[in-house]
This record gives sequence, structure tokens and C-alpha cells, in this order.
Amino acid sequence: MLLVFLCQQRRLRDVALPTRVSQSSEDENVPEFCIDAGSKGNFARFINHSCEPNLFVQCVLSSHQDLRLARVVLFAADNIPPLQELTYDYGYTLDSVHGPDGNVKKLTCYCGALNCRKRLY
Ligand SMILES: C[S@@+](CC[C@H](N)C(=O)[O-])C[C@H]1O[C@@H](n2cnc3c(N)ncnc32)[C@H](O)[C@@H]1O
Repeated sequence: MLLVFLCQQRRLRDVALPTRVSQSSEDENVPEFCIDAGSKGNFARFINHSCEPNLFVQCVLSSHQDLRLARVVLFAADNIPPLQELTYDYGYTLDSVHGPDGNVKKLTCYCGALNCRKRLY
């Protein structure tokens, strides 16, 4: 089992985002915190998305019970041979990312998986 911690949660309103990810049109469903690897982070910030990933994401509570600040942990989904790239599914909903102009942003996926969805978002 491989464990990778993604840390550095910050209040979403304090982060200058070039893009906005809409979870829902309902304001109360917009998350209060996000993970910001912009200025500080560990090697997890270099893990790419794959439509056929070898890691999966779980939110974990350890030292406290605040669901908003759960640790985001990557676990191995299978035995991973040496030198294989680690990837996880970023989980974007298509057309959920908007630029500063409000227009939907699209990003092509280059994961190369047979069942690739062809778009990251
Ligand atoms: C957390 S970073 C991953 C590390 C990044 N590739 C790097 O070299 O620093 C996320 C960014 O990597 C790129 N990326 C990750 N997975 C990708 C994929 N499957 N296809 C295209 N771009 C990807 C996108 O630009 C995405 O916003």
C-alpha cells in the first residue's frame, strides 16, 4: 500500500484562481477549502491524471473530526511495478471549469489509456 498525502489546504476565497470549478449552482455546495500547491507542496503536485489510474483518492480524518479539513490521501489501487508512473483520476466533471471571463475551459487529456475520455475538463 502506497500512501501519498496532499496537504496545504487553504480557504478557497484566499486563493487567486485562474480558473473556477463549479460544483453546483447552489452556493452552499461550493467548498470552503481547497488544496493549493501553487506556492508550496510535495511531490504529489507532480502526479498526473489518468483515465485508467493506478492510485485512488480517499479523504481521511486522523487527528481531528473536521470533515472540511480531511487529509486527501492517495492509495495504490493495485500492485504498481517499479518505474511505472503514478496517476489518479482528477475527477473533473466535463464543462465544470470556467475561465475568468466565465467561459467554459476545456483541456485535452493525454493520458493515453485505451478508455481515455479525451478531455481532462
Ligand atoms: C498537478 S499538475 C501535474 C504535474 C504537471 N504535469 C507538471 O509537470 O507539473 C496538473 C496539471 O498537469 C497537466 N496534466 C496532468 N495530467 C494530464 C493529462 N492526463 N493530460 C493532459 N494534461 C495533464 C494539466 O495541465 C494539469 O493542470
